Amino acid sequence: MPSYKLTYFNFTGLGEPVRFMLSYAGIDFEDERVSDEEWPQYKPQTPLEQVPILEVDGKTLYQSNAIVRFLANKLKLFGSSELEHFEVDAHVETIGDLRSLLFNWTWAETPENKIAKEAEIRKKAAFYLDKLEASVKKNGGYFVGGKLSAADIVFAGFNYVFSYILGNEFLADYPNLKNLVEKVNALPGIKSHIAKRPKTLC
Ligand SMILES: N[C@@H](CCC(=O)N[C@@H](CS)C(=O)NCC(=O)O)C(=O)O
Repeated sequence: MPSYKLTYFNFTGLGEPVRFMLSYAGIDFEDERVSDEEWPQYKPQTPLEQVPILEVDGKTLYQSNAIVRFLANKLKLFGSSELEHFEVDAHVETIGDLRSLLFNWTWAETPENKIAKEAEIRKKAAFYLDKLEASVKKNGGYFVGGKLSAADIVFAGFNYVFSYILGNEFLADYPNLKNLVEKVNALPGIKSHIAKRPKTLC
């Protein structure tokens, strides 16, 4: 059995989709959470001076979406055909675009710009959420092919931090996405991860 160690900060963020995928599969992993004080020493030791990184038997994987794809391949979470594989990938990228939009707004803007840009950001976020909602509606309760894929797990993995940014009710107008998150969060491995993960703000 390979050993897995995920390193990220002590919040859900970009680490959580990876934590969700490992938990879904029942893979035991060390959940290393680097503090702000430890980070300057840790940073130069990582391939791109960023986290998350996933060490698998000592080999360091980096770039969160590439890690998600690595696990999706291993766990057969890429649909049932080449075209479904593409669809899963495209959805992971779309969720990633939404994630970049929201993270950049929340953590890379000055407080004044944050306020000034709020309406524009919410409109852009709604564009992505509308598209994602339509996919789940069309595809039998999942993003692709009427069955669980990496895209579903990634979206559910971001739900906590998206709720922090957009507000707890951000899925109120998206019943299919809400239902999808509830379904993924109720999968046994993910449910127990959520129950035991450290309580963090985002
Ligand atoms: N494209 C990278 C982005 C990683 C990233 O932005 N990580 C942030 C945390 S969310 C980080 O390590 N920040 C600390 C730093 O850059 O010093 C990925 O998806 O893994």
